[in-house]
Amino acid sequence: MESNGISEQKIVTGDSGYILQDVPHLSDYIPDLPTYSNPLQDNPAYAVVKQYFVHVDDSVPQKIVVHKDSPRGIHFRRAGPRQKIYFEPDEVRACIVTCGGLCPGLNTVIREIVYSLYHMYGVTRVLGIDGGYKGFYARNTIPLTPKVVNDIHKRGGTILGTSRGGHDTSKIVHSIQDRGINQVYIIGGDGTQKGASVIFEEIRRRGLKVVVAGIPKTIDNDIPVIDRSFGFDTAVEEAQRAINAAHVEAESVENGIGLVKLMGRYSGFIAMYATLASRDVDCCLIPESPFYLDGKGGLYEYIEKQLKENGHMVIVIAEGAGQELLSESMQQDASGNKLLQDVGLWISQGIKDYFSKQKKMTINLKYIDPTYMIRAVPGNASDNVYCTLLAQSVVHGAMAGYTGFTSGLVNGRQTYIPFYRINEKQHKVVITDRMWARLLSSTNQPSFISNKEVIEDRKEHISGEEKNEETQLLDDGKCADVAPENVDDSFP
Ligand SMILES: Nc1ncnc2c1ncn2[C@@H]1O[C@H](COP(=O)(O)OP(=O)(O)OP(=O)(O)O)[C@@H](O)[C@H]1O
Ligand SMILES: O=P(O)(O)OC[C@H]1O[C@](O)(CO)[C@@H](O)[C@@H]1O
Ligand SMILES: [Mg+2]
Repeated sequence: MESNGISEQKIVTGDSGYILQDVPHLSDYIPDLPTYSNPLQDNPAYAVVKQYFVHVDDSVPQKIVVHKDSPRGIHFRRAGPRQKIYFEPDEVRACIVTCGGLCPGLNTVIREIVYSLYHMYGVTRVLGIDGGYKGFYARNTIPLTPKVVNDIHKRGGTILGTSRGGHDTSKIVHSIQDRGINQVYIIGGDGTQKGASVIFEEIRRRGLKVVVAGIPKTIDNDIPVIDRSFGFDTAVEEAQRAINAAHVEAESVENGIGLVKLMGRYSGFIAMYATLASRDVDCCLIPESPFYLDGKGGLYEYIEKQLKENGHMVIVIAEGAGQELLSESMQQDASGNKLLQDVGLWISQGIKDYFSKQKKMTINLKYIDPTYMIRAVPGNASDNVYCTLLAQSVVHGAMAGYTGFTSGLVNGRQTYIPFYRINEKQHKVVITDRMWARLLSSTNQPSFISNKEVIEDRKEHISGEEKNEETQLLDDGKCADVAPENVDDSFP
């Protein structure tokens, strides 16, 4: 099952166009592995649950909006405990690493992985890797016990520390081998999951009985396939405080403008959802929707209209919006991500100049930049529950011998998704979807796009989807739910 050093995709087909995009298993490359009974069957907490173990054939469809004759389409393996496991609890040496930017809920995931290993499976050797991928070979490890992690979910950040860059696959796998680690839990965003995939391939190449399992983490919600990423809900909630402040400031003065910059390097989900939640926002600018400043239908004209009609306005801008209007930054962070220019400062200056120089009008602009504040907080209640389910699912998968997978929520169900699906593209707001239309009708802002552009964008999505025979629904439908054939033709 290997070509060019990359393991082949495991695809299982069934009746009526059923496709299972399965995840790798240790037994794919290590023959005759012994299995053991799952200790959960003797656990009083679970013994009472009818059908606690997941049926071996359970799978979850990627698309749930279907037509009468639609093929059944792509499915993912359902997460959960299996009757047979591939590790004896005594044999397990697990490690947890967190990489990339911070995100609310990181500590909850760490806590719950430790708790699940200890209390569900009786695994007592769990190590934390200090400071991201490079911590495997450059830093010390932190022993993790239920006592150590008991209260950490109440804190923001990650008790393990995190970093960008420093992914040296060979050194990382050597360190895993040297330490006798056989379950690697990797929590991180798109870059981290790519790194996890490379580690998995190397481990498989070396024929090691080591599971590599990812937990998707991204405040930007830019990971595909999954319904949403943990921490996103908290970030949207936290953003409300900044938007409220901007609104209070703006409506208290003459021609007040409150401008809030939120995170979202390539995907504007936080800005979009924070705007929809708030109702005080008059204009939301995201990377996926190019805008222009001057002239008819431009941002300045809209601001002027709002100020004349309401005396104040609130603008939310995602950090990656309008980057094409700023001078191109050549700088990159340690992971190779492009460092963005501060669009908030840039647009504040532009608005001030426009009204003072061109309109001779006094405005009062207050710029609020809460970007790091919204990701440094602990997870809220809903994210904490979500993190717990993710952590329990990933542990069940690892104990069952699955590897090379990311644990994720698909249509409200916990699943195991092969790395290649998680890494295939970035999840973005589709501006021809209903969700963006809902936002436009809630703010009444200009769409900044012409009819022609909408039609072309729509065509591009539909033909892209047709190439990908899985679809009856736009892939991004998790946060923006529309089937191409259901796109409202009256959309401007
Ligand atoms: N293509 C890749 N192959 C191997 N490792 C990678 C790759 N891309 C990124 N990494 C590694 O993954 C880690 C995290 O990457 P990055 O800094 O891009 O954050 P991220 O996981 O995308 O999280 P966030 O979205 O919050 O920024 C880094 O240590 C980086 O070296
Ligand atoms: O300043 P840092 O830690 O590199 O992270 C900033 C980036 O991380 C994210 O929070 C997640 O990718 C982005 O929204 C943001 O651009
Ligand atoms: Mg990233």
